[in-house]
Amino acid sequence: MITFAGVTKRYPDGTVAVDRLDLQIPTGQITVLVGPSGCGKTTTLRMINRMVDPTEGTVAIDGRDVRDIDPPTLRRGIGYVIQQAGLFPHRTIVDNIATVPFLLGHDKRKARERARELMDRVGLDRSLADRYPAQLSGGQQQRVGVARALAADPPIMLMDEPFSAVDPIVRAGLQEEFLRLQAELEKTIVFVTHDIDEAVRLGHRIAVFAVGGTLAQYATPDELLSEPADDFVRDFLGGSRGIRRLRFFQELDAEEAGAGTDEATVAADR
Ligand SMILES: Nc1ncnc2c1ncn2[C@@H]1O[C@H](COP(=O)(O)OP(=O)(O)OP(=O)(O)O)[C@@H](O)[C@H]1O
Repeated sequence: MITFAGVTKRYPDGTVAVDRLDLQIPTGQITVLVGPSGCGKTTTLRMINRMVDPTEGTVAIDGRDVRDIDPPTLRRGIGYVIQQAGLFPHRTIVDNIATVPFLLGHDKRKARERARELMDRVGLDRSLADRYPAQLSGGQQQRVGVARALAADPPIMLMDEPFSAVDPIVRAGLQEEFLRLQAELEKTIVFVTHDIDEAVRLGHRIAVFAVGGTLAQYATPDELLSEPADDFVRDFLGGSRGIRRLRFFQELDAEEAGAGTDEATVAADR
């Protein structure tokens, strides 16, 4: 469990990015932070791995204040994936994925073998292993970013708009594989997006932030869609809330019916 207790972040110029945040992020699930631009999502995420320290309040992982853990040790247990993948341009794909094991002084041959296994996991063909990032598509680069974050097998993954730089079709594919992978790995994932559809699709729980860094609502997708806490959340969910809700329940029904089989898909379409 990651716990924010009374957390405020005020930047030196006086901007209050996060305002008195109380939030409990459960272990082994996907928690999505969503909200309009500038509402403090990235700042909140970065307070978990101490890229940003709070001005007030406490961030704790399993009851331990992150300020009591030195940043390199803390970050070894926390994978971090960002929008543009952030790959090293002059390293091959396999070496990009093996970056952290190399840094930790692991055997190079073994680290590369594990990197190749991770390529399988995230749906990257092994024939791409010796290419350089610029020789990959945007969607493939994002997969490399996810594989690299997984390489140290961290229990926690922070993901900041990891799929937003790719087109909608590639994005849907990445989301699907991400859900499949997470069902297998059960990491504690904190995922930032400004896209409410992505939040509803991926989140076990969703934290909706409002401008000014306040938490407007923290709920399951079902609760959020059926009972928005206030007008801000209702507006943010948009006029198509009814349609989203319907689609959400259709997806749930399909899962329960054993989605993936042709029969279930046909049934869900009816
Ligand atoms: N280093 C900084 N110094 C001053 N203000 C900052 C700094 N970093 C962020 N901010 C401000 O803090 C507020 C929250 O920023 P943050 O990046 O956390 O928001 P966000 O919700 O992730 O936004 P976006 O969706 O646009 O990425 C914004 O008003 C931003 O301008």
